[in-house]
Amino acid sequence: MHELVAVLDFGGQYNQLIARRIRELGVYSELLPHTTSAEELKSRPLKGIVFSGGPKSVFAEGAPDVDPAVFQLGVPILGICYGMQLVAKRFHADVARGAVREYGRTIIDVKPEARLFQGLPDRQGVWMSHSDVVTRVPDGFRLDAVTDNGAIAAMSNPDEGLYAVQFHPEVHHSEHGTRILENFLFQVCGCRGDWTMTNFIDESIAAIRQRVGDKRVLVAISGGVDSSVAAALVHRAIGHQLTAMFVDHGLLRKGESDSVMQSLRDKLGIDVVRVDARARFLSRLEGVTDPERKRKIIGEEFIRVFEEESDRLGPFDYLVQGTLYTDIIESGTHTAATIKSHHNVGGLPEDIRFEIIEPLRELFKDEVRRLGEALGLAPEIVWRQPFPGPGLAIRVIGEVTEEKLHLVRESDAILRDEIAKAGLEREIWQYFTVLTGNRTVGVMGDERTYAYTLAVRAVHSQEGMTADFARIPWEVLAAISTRIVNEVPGINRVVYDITSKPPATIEWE
Ligand SMILES: Nc1ncnc2c1ncn2[C@@H]1O[C@H](COP(=O)(O)OP(=O)(O)OP(=O)(O)O)[C@@H](O)[C@H]1O
Ligand SMILES: O=c1[nH]c(=O)c2[nH+]cn([C@@H]3O[C@H](COP(=O)(O)O)[C@@H](O)[C@H]3O)c2[nH]1
Ligand SMILES: NC(=O)CC[C@H](N)C(=O)O
Ligand SMILES: [Mg+2]
Repeated sequence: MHELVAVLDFGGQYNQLIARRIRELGVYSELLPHTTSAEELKSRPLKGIVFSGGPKSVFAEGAPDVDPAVFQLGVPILGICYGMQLVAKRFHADVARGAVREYGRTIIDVKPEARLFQGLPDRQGVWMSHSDVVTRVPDGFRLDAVTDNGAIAAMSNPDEGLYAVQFHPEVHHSEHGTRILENFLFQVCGCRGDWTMTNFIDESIAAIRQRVGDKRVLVAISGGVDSSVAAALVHRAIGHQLTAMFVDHGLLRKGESDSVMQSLRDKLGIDVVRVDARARFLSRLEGVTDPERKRKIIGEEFIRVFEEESDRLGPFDYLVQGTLYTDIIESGTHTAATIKSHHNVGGLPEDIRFEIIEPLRELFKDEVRRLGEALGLAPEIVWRQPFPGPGLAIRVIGEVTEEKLHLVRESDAILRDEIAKAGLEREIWQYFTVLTGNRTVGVMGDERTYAYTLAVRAVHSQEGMTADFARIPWEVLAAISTRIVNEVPGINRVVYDITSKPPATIEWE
């Protein structure tokens, strides 16, 4: 049996990421409900426990807590964000709503003797996302790090095996986050590191074969990374029992429908059925302005299309989707807040005729890319920038109309062209344009205009859970702006979105 570090889930956005980082470091980790009892934990080869972040305040009514006996298990505990606040509360320190809320990058100063930070610089950038603060270190604890605002960023009681950080070491943007987790696992918990990413491919193939038997399967394929990898995996498992289907919902980028068909044929070597569903998606979106409504309509419409096609070409018993963990957590779970309903998860209708298979549902985008490479997929597919299933519908703020889709489609084509010309395609994780609902006054050819403001969004990320805006050179931004306003009538102003995630998200809706 592999040694286990359990991550107790308090509903934070990054929880599965904690487990995944630990697995990457060679220690098996699972995300477990925060209600898991000390008894249950004791029955496993437990080496350590992590308390995750979470949306609640520890002092709020009904705030999630742990079985108090968990503190007596004799294994080290690391509290992250909400987890730190929980440790503080348990040991009677004060937790309060902070005067200054911290989201995004913060610099901390680390005390030299702090065990979690051994071998790391004493000033470092970390990623914060919290409103509450621990205002006093509990008795018996020591202060390990403070932020520039003077807030407690880390504390510990090594004699009791208790460690806590206010920031998120699991996210890529915390400079030495992985090393901090590594210190916890190997220095503090004394793990050996006996877990390797064993044959994810072989295990998945065996599981899919066993589940499906000789039934027929439909895979929803978009030309994107996730569904291509999912399709390739399932294709390896069951070959000709699989039919791939691409829906042209009229919300695709310029030229995308044809280029996807060609790339799937040439690069993936899978025959794909294309369904022209443009009219029905647009008519269902007519007059709809609320982002969540849009997402739910699109999620449902996808399923209805697949059901109708199943009558024509099937029947199919199973539907494969390239759902990732990110899609699931953002759509909301019993403890995690709903940030936005991804069309393939929170946007699904209740009555679905298929059983759903999601071979990638525990993975993150960069893991899927590695899997895609291991499966031998073409780099053009593996490294394609993500494109959301609801497509341009969530990049037109407010009601979706043909006219607005045209503006966002044309401006996006110019943006992509300029990014390619500047050689930034691989460097920037995702980039696109958003048609804001705003109209402003301009002057063009000495005439007054009253036209739309377009936003450019470009971010660096690793798996889409956190992101920072890309520092695109001014000249490139200038070329993008000039070309868009000159070449796309209806737009007279271009702005650049300079918010990170959190506090914003990548897409605007
Ligand atoms: N146009 C489409 N036709 C058929 N299925 C789709 C379409 N768009 C999305 N899907 C389904 O929804 C899932 C989620 O979409 P998502 O955009 O997250 O993944 P992807 O398109 O496969 O990859 P990427 O994130 O790289 O765009 C896809 O994996 C696919 O199963
Ligand atoms: O298939 C998808 N269906 C959706 O409903 C959806 N919403 C967001 N995204 C993509 O997910 C990543 C994170 O996006 P956000 O920061 O906007 O939540 C980004 O890469 C987004 O493009 C979606 N993908
Ligand atoms: N990310 C978190 O764990 C946040 C914890 C708590 N809800 C706060 O705002 O401080
Ligand atoms: Mg996509």
